[in-house]
Amino acid sequence: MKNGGLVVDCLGAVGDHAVHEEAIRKADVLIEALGYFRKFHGRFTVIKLGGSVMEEPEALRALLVDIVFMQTVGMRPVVVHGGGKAITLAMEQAGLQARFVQGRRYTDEATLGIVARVLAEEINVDIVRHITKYGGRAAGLHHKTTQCLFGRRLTLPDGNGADVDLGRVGEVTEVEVSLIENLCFAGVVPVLPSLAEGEDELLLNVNADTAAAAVAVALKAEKLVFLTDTPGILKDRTEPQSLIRSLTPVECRDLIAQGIIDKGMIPKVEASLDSLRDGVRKTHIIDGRLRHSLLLEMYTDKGIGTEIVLQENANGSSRGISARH
Ligand SMILES: Nc1ncnc2c1ncn2[C@@H]1O[C@H](COP(=O)(O)OP(=O)(O)O)[C@@H](O)[C@H]1O
Ligand SMILES: CC(=O)N[C@@H](CCC(=O)OP(=O)(O)O)C(=O)O
Repeated sequence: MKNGGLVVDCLGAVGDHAVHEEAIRKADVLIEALGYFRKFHGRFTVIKLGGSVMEEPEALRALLVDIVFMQTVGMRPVVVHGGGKAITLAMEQAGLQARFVQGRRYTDEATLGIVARVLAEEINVDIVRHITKYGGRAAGLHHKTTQCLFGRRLTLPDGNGADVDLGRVGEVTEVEVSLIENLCFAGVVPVLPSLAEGEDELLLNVNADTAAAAVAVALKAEKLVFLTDTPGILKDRTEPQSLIRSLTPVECRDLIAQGIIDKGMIPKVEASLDSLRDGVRKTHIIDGRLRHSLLLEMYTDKGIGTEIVLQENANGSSRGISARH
């Protein structure tokens, strides 16, 4: 075919039987995708980028190209990112040993300085720069620009009735929704690191899965998508073929109780369940290392990762995340 364009491929195939079938298949895919674009046009999709995906520059590049595409066709993507691996590396370089308490990084003052620098001044700047490079527009939203996530210190019980000391670890209680929405309306992709401003106006280190869920709830997002380094939720972690395509909250809790959903997958699933309870329509856990995984999961019927959906419509209680307008 003379021209690589999909529509041109489809039209150019008329009369050429050798390529006709392939062109019809491509046209079917295009039409299916257009149906999804129309359905979700103008709705917010929150995309959580995990540190494991961002470790792979080629995968990150392809993902950001997909995000630019989504923004171009009016899907309103909002990016929330972590960067756990890069933070641990930076701590090691500074002679600090990372310590995790119930899955959260113990965050003293020195650690917080590194977390803030790595997330806001390195990873966030890099994501924004790349989106711009691939033809999109993006704005980094954090304490060095405009802070949009506000929160309080997270308290977790230690099993003896006392609170675990996590240092400056927080949870998001308030999201500056108007600015995020207005940027989306203007065709700009908001990019937020998982840092919140506490009641004392100092920063808090927030787990990026829970930060993404808080943003999705506040925006009343259609979808919350976690991009990570596994095909989705697997029945057997050593066996990619054991991918579970669709789960309900009851099934998720069962898999957590059985230890099948474990470690870094637990905060993703818990954040999914919280956001579904609070009005997000669907969450997805997908492999960010696969080219176009984002588009394939969201805009095809079969998808390629795991989706988590409520069996019934969400009408549950609020987590108390309020939207600032
Ligand atoms: N049932 C499961 N299916 C797939 N991955 C799982 C499962 N249970 C635990 N995991 C682990 O969760 C990890 C993803 O979480 P994490 O490393 O925190 O990613 P990210 O940096 O993207 O947030 C996977 O690499 C895998 O080791
Ligand atoms: C409190 C807490 O643990 N915060 C996380 C924030 C980054 C994060 O969650 O990054 P990933 O998405 O790559 O895991 C941390 O310091 O690692």
